[in-house]
Amino acid sequence: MKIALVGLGRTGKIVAEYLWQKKVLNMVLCRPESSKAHKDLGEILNCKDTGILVETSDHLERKLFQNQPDVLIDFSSSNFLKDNIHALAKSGTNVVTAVTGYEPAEVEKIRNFAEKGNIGVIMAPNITYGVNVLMLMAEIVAELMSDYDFEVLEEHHKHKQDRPSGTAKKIADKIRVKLMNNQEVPAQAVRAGGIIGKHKVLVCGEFDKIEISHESFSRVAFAQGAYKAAQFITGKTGFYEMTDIFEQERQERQKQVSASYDEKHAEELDLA
Ligand SMILES: NC(=O)C1=CN([C@@H]2O[C@H](COP(=O)(O)OP(=O)(O)OC[C@H]3O[C@@H](n4cnc5c(N)ncnc54)[C@H](OP(=O)(O)O)[C@@H]3O)[C@@H](O)[C@H]2O)C=CC1
Ligand SMILES: O=C(O)C1=N[C@H](C(=O)O)C[C@H](O)C1
Repeated sequence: MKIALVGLGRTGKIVAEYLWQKKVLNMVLCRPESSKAHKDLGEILNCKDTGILVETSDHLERKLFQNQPDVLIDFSSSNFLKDNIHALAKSGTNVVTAVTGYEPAEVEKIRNFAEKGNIGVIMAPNITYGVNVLMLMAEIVAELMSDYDFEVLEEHHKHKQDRPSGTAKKIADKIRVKLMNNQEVPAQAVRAGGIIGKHKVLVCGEFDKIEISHESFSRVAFAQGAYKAAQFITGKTGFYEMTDIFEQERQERQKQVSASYDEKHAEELDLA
């Protein structure tokens, strides 16, 4: 698999290093006016030369045709996909966007374009596997304890632009849908120091409470999630979210279980 990456900020740099080590990174993009343009990626990551020159995101269609990545991972800003989704579709490059802060209308445009079969997009404001498991747990609790008070609390570093986080908004929405009264779930944000990413769902009754929490203590967690998402979206068209990966993995697990059952059964027949 060949992967392109856009965005070389706090998270993008860690993702670039991770993909480079996996030997799947073949293209890195920055804004046309960026000081990172035309430098070797190694210079940006403070390591030896990689042979990958950071390219600017203008004339993207031509550059994608030259490099032929299967998937582009986006850790830049919401402007990038808005401006470039047609170039990506024309060159047959699918997208993993981890970016947060899209307007609901922008999300709908991207969803419609992908659902028409133009491109495969996985939109993941919540790219870690663990935080997606937290979401499933929160949905179960919301179904069972609709009369409790639900709050989503998140903490991130002081440079993070959006609040509450894309993940917190998504968790709150998933809980709301499962609640009997469909009530909005409040989401509160803390921005302080270098916190990488914490999310907690507080479920509080008069006499007891449940807390479900997840913490990313290294941005490598985002890199691992993005790589998993890139593997999932390769060769697909349509619009997906991270939880769609669970269904695919469940089917694979089931296949493995029945294959090992068949193998064991055949051995038993041989012995008989
Ligand atoms: N889904 C998830 O789990 C996660 C999501 N994120 C999201 O990823 C995004 C980036 O986060 P973070 O790394 O902290 O942010 P930073 O501000 O540190 O980095 C953003 C990078 O993207 C570049 N960039 C911005 N716009 C464009 C564009 N149009 N074309 C090309 N490059 C562009 C910036 O370039 P320049 O420096 O030149 O401005 C910068 O290098 C945010 O939306 C954040 O919420 C982050 C972590 C996890
Ligand atoms: O900007 C970040 O850093 C993060 N953003 C994501 C979000 O907004 O949901 C989540 C992640 O914990 C880090």
